[in-house]
Amino acid sequence: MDAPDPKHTPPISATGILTQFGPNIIHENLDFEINRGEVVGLVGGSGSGKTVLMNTLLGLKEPEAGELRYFGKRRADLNADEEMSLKNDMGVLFQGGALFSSLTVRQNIMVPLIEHHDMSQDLMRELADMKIHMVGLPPESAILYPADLSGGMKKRAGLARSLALDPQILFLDEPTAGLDPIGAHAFDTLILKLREAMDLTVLMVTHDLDSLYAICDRVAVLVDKHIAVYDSLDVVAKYDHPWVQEYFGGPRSRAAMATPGHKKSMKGAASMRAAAGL
Ligand SMILES: Nc1ncnc2c1ncn2[C@@H]1O[C@H](COP(=O)(O)OP(=O)(O)OP(=O)(O)O)[C@@H](O)[C@H]1O
Repeated sequence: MDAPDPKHTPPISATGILTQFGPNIIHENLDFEINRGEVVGLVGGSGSGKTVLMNTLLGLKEPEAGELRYFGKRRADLNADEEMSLKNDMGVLFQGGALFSSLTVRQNIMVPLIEHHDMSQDLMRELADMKIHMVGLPPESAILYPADLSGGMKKRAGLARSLALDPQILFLDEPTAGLDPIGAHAFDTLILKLREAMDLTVLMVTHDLDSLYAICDRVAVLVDKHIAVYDSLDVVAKYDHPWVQEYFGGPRSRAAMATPGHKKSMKGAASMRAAAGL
């Protein structure tokens, strides 16, 4: 039998997932899949289990039941080398950037390189500086400490670190939280640019309606312990569930939909990319 074409094998596929903390069930019979090259938004009420799902997909939390597949392979069947390679293939930007305060931006980005590669300090510095450039930080920021950075710069530095190992899948937990609208829009644009440049698949947990409208190909809604609807935003927004209707039918959603960056009004991501000069 021919090996599955990696281009058409979902980087992540989860079936029948059950996660719980003691008696507290967070996900039950949860199915989720993300296609290569997609930017997917994951939304749901506070405490619905978005971060726990992200951690489960990252391998940080073991599900109590269900199957996780990465690029077609069952996680449970991976050997140690494949498990390590999978870890390197997944970059994550946690809320707040999670930078080491005692290290400079460059040193922060070098941390994963030191952990996973046997290369000279000079080469690591060079790679770190390339990532600094890719995320749109000025070269001088390499020697700054996190305390010296603005909120937006911290996010970019965290993003640069999450890209240090050239992952195939990028997880973003509330990437635009705490940014002003201009900074948030610039960050969204950057994600699209990086998706193109690095052939990334992106899963973004977010409450930011503007980001959903601007850059997500599909949106997954986590309610009642599972993914209740997973489709284009236009379809999801019409889904008949009280939380979905409250979230997408509110004034903030209508305002986001009316902004010029809204994908629908720009006829898709290609137009968005063209408009952003990418
Ligand atoms: N380590 C843990 N031990 C016990 N319960 C946990 C743990 N981590 C998360 N939970 C519980 O899991 C549930 C889902 O939490 P999670 O952080 O995934 O929600 P969320 O959807 O990301 O919420 P928010 O949007 O507010 O960040 C919550 O009830 C939380 O208390």
